[in-house]
Amino acid sequence: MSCSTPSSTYTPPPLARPVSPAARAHYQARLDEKTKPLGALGGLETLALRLACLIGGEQPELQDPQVMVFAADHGLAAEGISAFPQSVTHQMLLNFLSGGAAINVFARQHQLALTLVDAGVIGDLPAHPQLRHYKLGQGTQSSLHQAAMTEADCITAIKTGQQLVSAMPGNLLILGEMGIGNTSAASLIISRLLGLPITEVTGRGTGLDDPGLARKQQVLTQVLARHPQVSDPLGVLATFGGFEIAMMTGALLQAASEGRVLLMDGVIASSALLVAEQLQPGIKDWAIFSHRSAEPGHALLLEALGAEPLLDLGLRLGEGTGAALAYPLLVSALAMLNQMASLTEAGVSGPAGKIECTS
Ligand SMILES: Cc1cc2ncn([C@H]3O[C@H](COP(=O)(O)O)[C@@H](O)[C@H]3O)c2cc1C
Ligand SMILES: O=C(O)c1cccnc1
Repeated sequence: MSCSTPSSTYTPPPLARPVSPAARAHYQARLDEKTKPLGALGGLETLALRLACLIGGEQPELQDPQVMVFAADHGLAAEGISAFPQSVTHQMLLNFLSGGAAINVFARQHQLALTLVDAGVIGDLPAHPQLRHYKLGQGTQSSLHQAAMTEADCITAIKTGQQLVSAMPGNLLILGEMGIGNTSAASLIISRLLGLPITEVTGRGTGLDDPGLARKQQVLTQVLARHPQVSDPLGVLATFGGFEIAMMTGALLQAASEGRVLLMDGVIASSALLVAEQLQPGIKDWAIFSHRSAEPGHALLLEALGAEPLLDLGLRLGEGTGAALAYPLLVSALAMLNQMASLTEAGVSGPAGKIECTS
């Protein structure tokens, strides 16, 4: 039997406050005065307004953006729920350290600092300036048989994620992950916390075929039946999660408490945000959703949070790649707010031919 204790055993840090309604109205007025028809930059204007309200100041800027990729192995991988073997987690960590993975490429392209965190990868990893070791074990237990981790380890992982972020500079955080089997962990968390059928939430992950998907759905159905009583966010995270998801939960909570913008990636990082939202309601207001993943659970999660993502490219990779791809849109949104001339400054007529007075 897995046991669940209430979430009161962990107290999340308080959320930072976004700017006042008056400051929001000021940014909106600035956007409306730019040399363009009202609202003509569409979603980019919404993005600029949201970013300005989170960052604040006369010239809201992104500073020292950080990508942190949390990696861990999953006991559930032994149950045949991924198209790839568990050893790929370790192999991909070596690839990250060599600079050859997709997130390395996009992080380099956009000058995003990249930190890798070994949260519980099976096997040793060499010392490397980009790598932090915070192994709480060689992967989790299989949640088909017992809780993935103890609640004590889960809380340690959350707090480790908090400490890691608090030592980082910058006002924007992108979280990525690597861990074979972690779309299963994310699907279980989303299904239980949102009360959605596991069959609707579960997808092909790294590319399961139809029989593989049917097996994954069958295994995950059995996992949920094995732990029928767990419903509080901490219990759900400990029972079904992974060390990387628990550390990401802490990282998000810390970042939002420090007033950093959370630029969210796909289904796995978002499952950590869902846990964080149930631990600290309102954290989602600090989140900007980069894209809608091909994993069906992500669309359902976004819908439940009332979130509209920036991109929909059918991405299904993780590592923080979707967020890194969306990052230039955030840069453009703030450049527009900070640098674009107003109608008055440029001497351009406003709507209905009204001449803007420059004197
Ligand atoms: C080569 C390779 C690189 C990856 N980078 C991220 N993932 C992604 O796929 C995994 C989750 O999918 P599943 O639950 O089906 O195992 C995670 O490691 C995720 O980050 C990768 C997967 C593979 C195979
Ligand atoms: O949405 C994601 O983050 C995702 C989807 C499939 C595999 N890995 C990650």
